[in-house]
Amino acid sequence: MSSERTNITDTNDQLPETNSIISIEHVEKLFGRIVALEDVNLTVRENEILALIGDNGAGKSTLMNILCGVHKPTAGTINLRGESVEFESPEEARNRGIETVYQDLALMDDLDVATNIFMGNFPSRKFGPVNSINWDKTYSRAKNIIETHLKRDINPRAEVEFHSGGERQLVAIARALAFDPDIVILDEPTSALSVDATELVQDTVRNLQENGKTIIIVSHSLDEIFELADRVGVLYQGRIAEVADTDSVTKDELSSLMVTGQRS
Ligand SMILES: Nc1ncnc2c1ncn2[C@@H]1O[C@H](COP(=O)(O)OP(=O)(O)OP(=O)(O)O)[C@@H](O)[C@H]1O
Repeated sequence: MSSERTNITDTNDQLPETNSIISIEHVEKLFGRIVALEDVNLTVRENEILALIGDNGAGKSTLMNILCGVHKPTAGTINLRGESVEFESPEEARNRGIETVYQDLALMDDLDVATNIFMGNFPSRKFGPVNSINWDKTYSRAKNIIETHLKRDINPRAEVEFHSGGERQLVAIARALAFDPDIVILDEPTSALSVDATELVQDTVRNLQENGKTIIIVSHSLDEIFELADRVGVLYQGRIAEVADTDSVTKDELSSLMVTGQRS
């Protein structure tokens, strides 16, 4: 599971990565004496769905949190469209087009969908020296995001508490989309959902890809990975064990990579 091994097993790494949107190079993250990530090298391609998987403690959240500005790497480089970036905060990642939908959706149940989508980010209107929320724009923009990306009949004026688990996940995704990101990171987007709700969320993820977004999914579900992802990166004890096209790896091989760091 060295970085050399990653290059051997990712067949497409032989090709020049002309369509890379994020390139992670030799990233290390220490928490005191704990090595959470070690020499992580990974390319995210523009407009792909890349899954990140790994056993508990493998380093998925740490890598995700580095990409979205929560953690700073101890060493190594993150390149965004070829430019080295160092995010001091999630706001800086956001300003560079990276949004994250966390597992804890942090929705406010007794507020309506549009208010949840634009909380902290409301369209405003100026009355003389005073800035106030432009509610007409808030609802029309929410409707636009729902129609364009979610393609579901979700009423922007309905309170969130009246929505199903799948729809609530969609509202959280819509909140990320309100910042018009290029890259959306989804943390276990279907882990607590029923089969129907999972399909709903997976349809939305495909819509996002069709609409040009690049998507990184942190997931424990191998079914979901084969259903959705173009490629999968497996973390094992803080290192990338392998990056593979999902049509060139089996479930058993992914399970083995997660547990032992090797295909078999
Ligand atoms: N803030 C922190 N302080 C100290 N150690 C941490 C911190 N965050 C993560 N770690 C450690 O870093 C390692 C990687 O953790 P991380 O949460 O990234 O793994 P993970 O793959 O997301 O695991 P899980 O699937 O259980 O969420 C673990 O050993 C974890 O205990």
